Amino acid sequence: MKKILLKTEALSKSFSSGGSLQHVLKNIDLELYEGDFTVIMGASGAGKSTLLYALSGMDTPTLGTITFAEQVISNLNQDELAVFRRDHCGFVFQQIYLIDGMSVMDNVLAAGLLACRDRKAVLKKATELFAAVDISEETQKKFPTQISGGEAQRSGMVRALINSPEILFADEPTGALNSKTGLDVLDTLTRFNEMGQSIVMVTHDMRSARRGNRILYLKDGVILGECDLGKYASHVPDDGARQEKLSSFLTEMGW
Ligand SMILES: Nc1ncnc2c1ncn2[C@@H]1O[C@H](COP(=O)(O)OP(=O)(O)OP(=O)(O)O)[C@@H](O)[C@H]1O
Repeated sequence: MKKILLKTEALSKSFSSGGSLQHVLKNIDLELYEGDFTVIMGASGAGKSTLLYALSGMDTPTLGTITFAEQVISNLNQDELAVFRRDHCGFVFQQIYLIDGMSVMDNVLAAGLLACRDRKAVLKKATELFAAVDISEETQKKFPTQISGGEAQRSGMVRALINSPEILFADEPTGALNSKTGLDVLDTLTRFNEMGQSIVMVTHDMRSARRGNRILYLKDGVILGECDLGKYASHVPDDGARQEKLSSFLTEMGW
């Protein structure tokens, strides 16, 4: 049986704008499992990023409970949430936000040293992760403005994983990349997932979504349906069946 990593009960999020309340997430009951590559899809404005932010402790719900590995996180204050995120979560966004004044390696070390004082151990982990995402030593010494978008995104992934997070949250990680570099990033995510990394990713992109094993479809703030695609196997050529299953699920959802 799969282990539950994250659980929401009656999760709701509302925003007030112009004097009225907008109910963006409505009573969501959801369980996310260890080792899964969960994908959240849905039309623009459905609440995907809002859900991702709530699940990852970047924002707090209006109502409801979020439990991460037995710890209720929905009632933590901002300082406690910052510690929770640092210790348990990694983030990859469309925009990469590496610090320009530091080398790529120093960006990663700085994130690692926030959580661990053992510089040698952080350096060893960073070196392993850079090798796994195919970023050379030469590139590690460069500054963020001197590397390509794909290299920056893969370096961002190293930074996201330096503290061995239980969950990697990704919000449109290939959104700003061209087709080839986007594919490299998806291959990297797939490889990490094959090594056991739990991933939750928001995307509009079918090619990205196909990498997930569990696809959730959000509509108007509720989970309308889900599809079990099975694990993507990087060593098996895609025969189109996966694509067909995802397409017919999305059609059924009204995408
Ligand atoms: N901080 C905020 N304040 C007010 N309204 C917000 C806030 N964040 C999100 N919203 C609103 O919540 C709704 C859902 O936004 P969200 O970004 O979660 O959607 P999404 O499904 O990720 O959309 P997209 O695919 O376009 O990124 C939108 O109508 C948005 O305007």
